[in-house]
Amino acid sequence: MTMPIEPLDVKQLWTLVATVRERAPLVHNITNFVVMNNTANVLLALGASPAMVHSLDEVEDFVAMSQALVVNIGTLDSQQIAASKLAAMRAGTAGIPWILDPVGAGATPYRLAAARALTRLGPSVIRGNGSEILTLAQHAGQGRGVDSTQGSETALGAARLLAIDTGSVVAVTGAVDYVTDGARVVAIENGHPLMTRVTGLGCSATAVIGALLAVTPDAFTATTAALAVFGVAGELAAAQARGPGSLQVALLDVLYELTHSDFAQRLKLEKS
Ligand SMILES: Nc1ncnc2c1ncn2[C@@H]1O[C@H](COP(=O)(O)OP(=O)(O)O)[C@@H](O)[C@H]1O
Ligand SMILES: Cc1ncsc1CCOP(=O)(O)O
Ligand SMILES: [Mg+2]
Repeated sequence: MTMPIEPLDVKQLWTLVATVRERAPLVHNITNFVVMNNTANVLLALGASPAMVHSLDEVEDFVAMSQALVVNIGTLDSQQIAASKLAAMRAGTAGIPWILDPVGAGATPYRLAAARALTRLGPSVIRGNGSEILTLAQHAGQGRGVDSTQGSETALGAARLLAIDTGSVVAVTGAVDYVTDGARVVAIENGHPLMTRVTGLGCSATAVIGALLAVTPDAFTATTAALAVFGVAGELAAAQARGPGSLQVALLDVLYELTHSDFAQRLKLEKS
């Protein structure tokens, strides 16, 4: 049974966003060359402090002084995958939360293998679009006798299966954004179709989740708050945009100036 979110819950989510603005957490990003600038500016507009650091020679030292790590395989190569694994393992031993964005998982055997290897390093959260999450779910549990064909026909079913298999919170975005830990499910119906016409908004959603992970140990609530604020901001930005160009710019301004009342008025979230 789904229930609309209570005003108290909305306040809890907004309080986390306000905490990002207060603390300006350092968010270490190992991400793709296409979206590096976009996602850094999205994090700055939200109130976080981004750092795009991917050298094998410094990722372990850098992640150790960060409050969260974002790993995004959009433009992967062997160097970046090695650096991502090192940073993820160091984050794990240091108790630093990290999120994986498995961009294009399944497009090539190389990319799928990299994404799967990273899911096995214990991300707090995995965020992808429907096809990426469906692909990873189809390979979930292989070798452990888990029948991954059950329940992975839909994006939400796949997200649930992947969450159970990895122990991570899984977010699958699209017309409706779902967040699940394998048991609980939250659905967020904000955003705008125009967002798919700007490269890097999925990667930006992942980066925003990273910023929220930096301010609470509760990965499920952090992911919910992040996709809620990003979806509301995307919707408001699309309402004032002429097209993808002005949407991309408007999104930064909206993230920067969003208020609790804007957020509470616009948020369309159900939990079950
Ligand atoms: N049809 C849609 N309606 C509203 N929002 C959407 C739609 N498609 C994508 N979005 C939003 O755009 C952002 C990018 O999501 P998505 O396109 O799923 O990721 P990716 O860019 O990684 O493929 C997310 O915040 C998502 O909520
Ligand atoms: C176009 C492109 N190519 C490799 S990574 C990338 C950006 C993908 O960004 P998003 O997943 O947010 O759409
Ligand atoms: Mg993506």
